[in-house]
Amino acid sequence: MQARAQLRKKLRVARRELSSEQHEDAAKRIVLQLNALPFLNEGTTIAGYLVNDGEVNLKYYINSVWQASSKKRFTLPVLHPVCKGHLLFLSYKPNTQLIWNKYNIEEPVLACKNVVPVTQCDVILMPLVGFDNKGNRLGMGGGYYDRTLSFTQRQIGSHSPPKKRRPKLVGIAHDIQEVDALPIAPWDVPLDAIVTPTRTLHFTNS
Ligand SMILES: Nc1nc2c(c(=O)[nH]1)N(C=O)[C@@H](CNc1ccc(C(=O)N[C@@H](CCC(=O)O)C(=O)O)cc1)CN2
Ligand SMILES: Nc1ncnc2c1ncn2[C@@H]1O[C@H](COP(=O)(O)OP(=O)(O)OP(=O)(O)O)[C@@H](O)[C@H]1O
Repeated sequence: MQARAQLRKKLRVARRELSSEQHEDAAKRIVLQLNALPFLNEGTTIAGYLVNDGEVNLKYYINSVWQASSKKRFTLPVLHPVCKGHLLFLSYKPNTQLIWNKYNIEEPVLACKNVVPVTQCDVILMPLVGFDNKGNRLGMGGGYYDRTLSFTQRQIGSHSPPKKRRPKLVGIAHDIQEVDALPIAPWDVPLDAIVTPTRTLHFTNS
């Protein structure tokens, strides 16, 4: 666990230290990578994030989604006000009012009418702190995505209820965030793909 915390610290520093040109370049290149993903073009509800702590900025991608099709909607994570450690997803439009959460990340002002159930998200773009080439990921350490998406894991066994819709999970990271291997925790939700400004890795998690 200590090793995980140390690695998280190191990788967070590394992504913050990329130059503003590198950040800008990453934000532009990620659009090309994402537009080449078939399931992202098919999906109508896409969850993303607003940039924090040197993450790949999705600003150009979000703009392209807004401009491309009125059928597509974009959603953002909001810290759940009651269910601690979980996320809600709220719709994000150009006129959405934003506030800073306790981590200094912008999120939509909470209004029930704007909540989009996570099962309605076709694709979730998740910010990564670290990743390996097997699709294991390291996040900020809050366990928010793991808890919120744990329903995707409980579908084994003949007596389980009918499958809830499972969003495709796509990790987004800078190339420098790749490490040789990451330990898997039992609660880790497997990713379907990892996208960097230069590469897309696909994984099979059926
Ligand atoms: N852009 C973005 N939005 C996101 C996430 C993310 O990783 N990136 N999250 C992904 O889960 C959720 C927020 N999770 C977070 C978990 C920990 C910290 C963080 O900075 N922790 C500090 C301690 C801060 C404190 O407790 O006051 C730290 O580790 O230094 C930030 C966000 C929801 N929104
Ligand atoms: N499904 C879950 N149920 C209960 N606790 C969980 C669950 N998933 C994760 N946690 C808790 O969250 C803590 C942080 O998990 P971890 O270090 O894997 O975070 P992370 O994957 O880096 O963060 P995030 O999911 O926010 O990106 C763990 O110590 C674990 O106890």
